[in-house]
Parts: sequence; C-alpha cells; structure tokens
Amino acid sequence: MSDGKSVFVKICGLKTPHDVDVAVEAGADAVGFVLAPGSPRTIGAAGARELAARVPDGVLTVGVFRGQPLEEVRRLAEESGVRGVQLHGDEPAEYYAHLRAPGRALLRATAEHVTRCGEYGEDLLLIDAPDPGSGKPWNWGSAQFKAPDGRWLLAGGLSPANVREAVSATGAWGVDVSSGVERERGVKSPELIRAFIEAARAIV
Ligand SMILES: O=C(O)c1ccccc1NCC(=O)[C@H](O)[C@H](O)COP(=O)(O)O
Repeated sequence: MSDGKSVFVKICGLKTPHDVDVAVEAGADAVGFVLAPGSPRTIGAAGARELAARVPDGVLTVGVFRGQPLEEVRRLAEESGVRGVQLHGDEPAEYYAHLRAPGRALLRATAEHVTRCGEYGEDLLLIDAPDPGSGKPWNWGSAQFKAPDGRWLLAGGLSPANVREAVSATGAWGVDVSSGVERERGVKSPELIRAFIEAARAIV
C-alpha cells in the first residue's frame, strides 16, 4: 500500500472533459488516456492533449500504449503532452530506456507475476489481467500469487465493490481501473468513478 495515507488510484480510459474533472475532483492520483489503437476508449493525441491540459500538476496524466512501434509511442506521448507512458505489450526493456525523458514516468503493465519492481527500468509496475481493459479479474486472491516487493499497481476487473478486498489480499501499493467505473463498455460513469475513489480512500 502507498506509504503515507492511502492507496494510489489511477482511473484509466477517460475520454471526456467531464469524466476527467470528476476523477480529479474525487481525488484520483493519476488519469489514463488510451493511445493504443482498436479500443472503444482510444482517443487521439489531440484529444488526450485537451484532456491532459485540464489536469492539475499533482495528478499524473498517463498515455496507454500496446504493441506500438517505439517511434509512434514517443511521438504520441510528446504530441499529447502526457507525463506518464504505460506500455501494455511485450515491449522489451530497451523501450523503457529509449522512452526515458526528464519528468516522464514510465509504467510497465504485465500479466506475469513479476517478483521485483523496476526490472525493465520502469517507475511503476502494473500487474494486470492478460486482456487489459476487459474488466476481467485474474486470480489475485489465490495463494499462488506472490506480490512483488516495492510499489506496484493492481489492475484487472476492479470495481467499487471489490477494491478493498483486492488491496487487502495483495497488499498492492495502488490500483488502476477502467471497466469497473463504466456504465457500458467505453462509457464512464461519474458515480462509479466517485464510488471507486471513495472505496479506495477508505482502505487503511
Ligand atoms: O482500456 C483499453 O481498452 C486498453 C487497450 C489497450 C491497452 C490497455 C488498455 N487498458 C488498460 C487499462 O485500462 C488498465 O490499465 C487496466 O487494464 C484496467 O482494466 P479493467 O480491467 O478494465 O479495469
């Protein structure tokens, strides 16, 4: 769990100014914009730039990528002005070195049960379901899962109803959610965003 007060909360797959404002006002630590193609949550660099511009400095803006060429990731990250880059494919460690830039946070998303954070040079590790953004939980509650040392985010099928149990079962430093705060696939629910952040903040 995050040192200090409460778990780090990232709300992912935001597409509208209103949803961004709701997440920020409710106390999100990070907001994510999908810059990978082929998702109902995909937005372009210009759209992400507009949304990121609404976000205060204390909240991390993250571009989400999957299996894209390095040059495309770099270009979209620069054009959108996001301060974090989250990679969801099988990108090699070299990607992280090439994407390292002043003030930029690198997030490595994986479905593997990694035992150490930072192996690829990432700032934050995210352990997710094999099908990211699907809303399907994985077996984080099982005895086979050994949480890594360090700061890592838990993702995959989280919701206001299960976030407390998930953090207590895994000891995750932070959480990341997309589907669990949507009223239909790709469409966020302000009420669920608020409920998720409230539930996560209540974890001590
Ligand atoms: O959201 C997508 O459609 C997506 C597409 C390609 C790569 C990543 C994607 N999403 C990542 C996330 O939203 C989160 O990191 C995480 O997987 C949470 O997903 P969910 O299970 O829907 O809460």
